[in-house]
Amino acid sequence: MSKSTDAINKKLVMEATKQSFIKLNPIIMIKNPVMFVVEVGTIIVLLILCMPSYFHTEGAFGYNLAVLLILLFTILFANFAESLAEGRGKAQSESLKKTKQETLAKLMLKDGDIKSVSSSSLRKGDIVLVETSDIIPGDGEIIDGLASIDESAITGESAPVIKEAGGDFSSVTGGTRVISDWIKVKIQADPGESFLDKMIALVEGAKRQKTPNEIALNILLITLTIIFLIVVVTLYPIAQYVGVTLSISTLVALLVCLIPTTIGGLLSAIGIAGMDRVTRFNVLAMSGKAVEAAGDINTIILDKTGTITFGNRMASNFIPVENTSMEDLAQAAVLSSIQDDTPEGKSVIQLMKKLNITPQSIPIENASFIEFKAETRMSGLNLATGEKIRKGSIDAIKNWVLTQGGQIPKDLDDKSNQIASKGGTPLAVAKGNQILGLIYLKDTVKPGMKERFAELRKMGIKTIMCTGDNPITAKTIAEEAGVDDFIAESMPEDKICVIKDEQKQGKLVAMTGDGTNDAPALAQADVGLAMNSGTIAAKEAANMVDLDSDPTKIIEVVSIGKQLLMTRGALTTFSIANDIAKYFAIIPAMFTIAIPKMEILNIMKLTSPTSAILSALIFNAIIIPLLIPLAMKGVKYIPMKASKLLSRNLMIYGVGGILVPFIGIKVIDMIISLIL
Ligand SMILES: Nc1ncnc2c1ncn2[C@@H]1O[C@H](COP(=O)(O)OP(=O)(O)OP(=O)(O)O)[C@@H](O)[C@H]1O
Ligand SMILES: [K+]
Ligand SMILES: [Mg+2]
Repeated sequence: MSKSTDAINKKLVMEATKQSFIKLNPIIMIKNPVMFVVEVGTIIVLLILCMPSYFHTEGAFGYNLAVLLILLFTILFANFAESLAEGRGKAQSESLKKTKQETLAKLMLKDGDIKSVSSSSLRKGDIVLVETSDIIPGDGEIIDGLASIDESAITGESAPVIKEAGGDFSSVTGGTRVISDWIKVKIQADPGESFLDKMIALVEGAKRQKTPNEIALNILLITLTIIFLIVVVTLYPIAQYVGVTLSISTLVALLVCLIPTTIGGLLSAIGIAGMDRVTRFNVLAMSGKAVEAAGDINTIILDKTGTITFGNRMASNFIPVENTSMEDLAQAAVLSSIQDDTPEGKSVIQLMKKLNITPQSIPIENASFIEFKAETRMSGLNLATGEKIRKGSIDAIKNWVLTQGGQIPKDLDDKSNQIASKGGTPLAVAKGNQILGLIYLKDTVKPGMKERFAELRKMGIKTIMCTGDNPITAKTIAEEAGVDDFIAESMPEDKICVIKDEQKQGKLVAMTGDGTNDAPALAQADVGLAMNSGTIAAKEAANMVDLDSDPTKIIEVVSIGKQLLMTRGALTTFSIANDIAKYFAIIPAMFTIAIPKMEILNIMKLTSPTSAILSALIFNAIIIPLLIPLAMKGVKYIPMKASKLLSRNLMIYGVGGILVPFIGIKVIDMIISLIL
């Protein structure tokens, strides 16, 4: 560990220590009912200590003082765990705040002039010019231009990314820097609502709400606390009946030992640390609920382009059909792409330049342009002469031509299937009722997909690829990437239907996507993971954003979610199993003097009743700081089926939870008897 991290850690620990005392405030304490009960017990013991004559405890000053101190430390340890977890988040937000500096923005006025304004005065809808070495003043969408952008301030990734207007790669984040060329950006967030603002609020845990799982567990813990409270209170008259007068301090000690203080003290630290782990993986989770849901995911839906593949579908060839000439096809393809802002459209123009084709001079002033839509799967234009040109998916263009009374060229299917079976996307080009040929859009599967999807399978999670592309391309890519299932030619609403169907079967569904057409599905899914490279709409609909735009990051998120749930489960099991040892330590100590028959329960053979009770109480306190590292780091998750995992953890934390305190209490008892 370097000196600077040492210094940071020292600062963290000091701050957390301070916070541990501040959190003693009962108003803060009551949010954690288990520890609140400990605090009330502590106050009672304090009263007894201060007024010994009133409670007739003159002879037990030392014992009561010991109980008081151990109880106080129990609460402080729990507070420390929570403060430490919160502190780590705050340290992270400090570095983010440095990114969020005030910058000058070049605001573009209506008359075309440029005015220099402060980035904090920008509003939704403003248009700014960002040039080489400028910092992008706010979140937005590129409406013109192309630039390479250094996003390392946000993603930590040093390689610059190319962003351009149109398509799924047009969103930019405030605080990142343009390193070459220029762009015009339409601002999409008002001050205080930017990505960075959300990220800061998030890691600070300012808006942390208890998750459904946490609430359920809290109810269990409160119920257990109430049950033990009743047990301990009714023990007093029962003991009196058999001739034993139990001191109030001893009853408080017994109560604190029996209620689930271990998990009660560590619960919120576990939750905060879980969110923290997700952020460390460069994923922004908008809620703890999403992280938890990720731990229970059964099915993952992924879109193809830009998620499984790199998504820069580039036109790589024009392939004429039947008697059409290459020249005619290329001219029509180019015409249909002049105003097509999508990466696919732009790549057609680039291909034309590469092939040295000079575009025909056709007057397009009065033409109307047909923008690409995921629903129609076509784009193109209607010329003033009445001529219509379209390019689009094979299916869509076939229908379009048929409705105009056209024929389907005989070699179309063969040629398009050839492209599709290589994993490419064939686009058909048509003029009027005649199909002229194909554009071959090439795309590549991101590396390592097969291994990653195999890992998901081991976790018992099913992967389904949903794409707007044709069945043959879909099948090829699905096989290459190794997904379990695929759905081709799916419309945005089809993606929602797939998710809803799975959810109806009681499954939890995750969805990763990047496009505007993925947004509704991202919102419908229990876990929606948007790619940071994707559109603003996708990012807003999702409840997580992956800053590295790696769809398989969902694996890490799922692992962290599982880890979070497992850590909670393991420590709850451990905490409750502990009671058995504490019971055998304290109950014989309370009763054997009056009831010799109780001796059979005295299996731990502790030195004296006083030492037994103090040892149990000390063990109960120090187990909290001892488990802080586990709470923070999380129980290790090894991909395996849920049922196997459960029995494994029950073995470790259940049996361990019974055995560890027997040994711990015995050792503490031996140390105490040495001291006394
Ligand atoms: N610019 C374009 N002009 C005409 N047709 C296009 C254009 N871009 C894509 N298409 C066609 O529309 C289909 C659907 O494209 P879209 O990008 O909406 O797919 P998607 O639903 O996002 O699928 P994916 O899961 O692959 O991202 C493509 O398979 C292609 O055939
Ligand atoms: K306890
Ligand atoms: Mg897409």
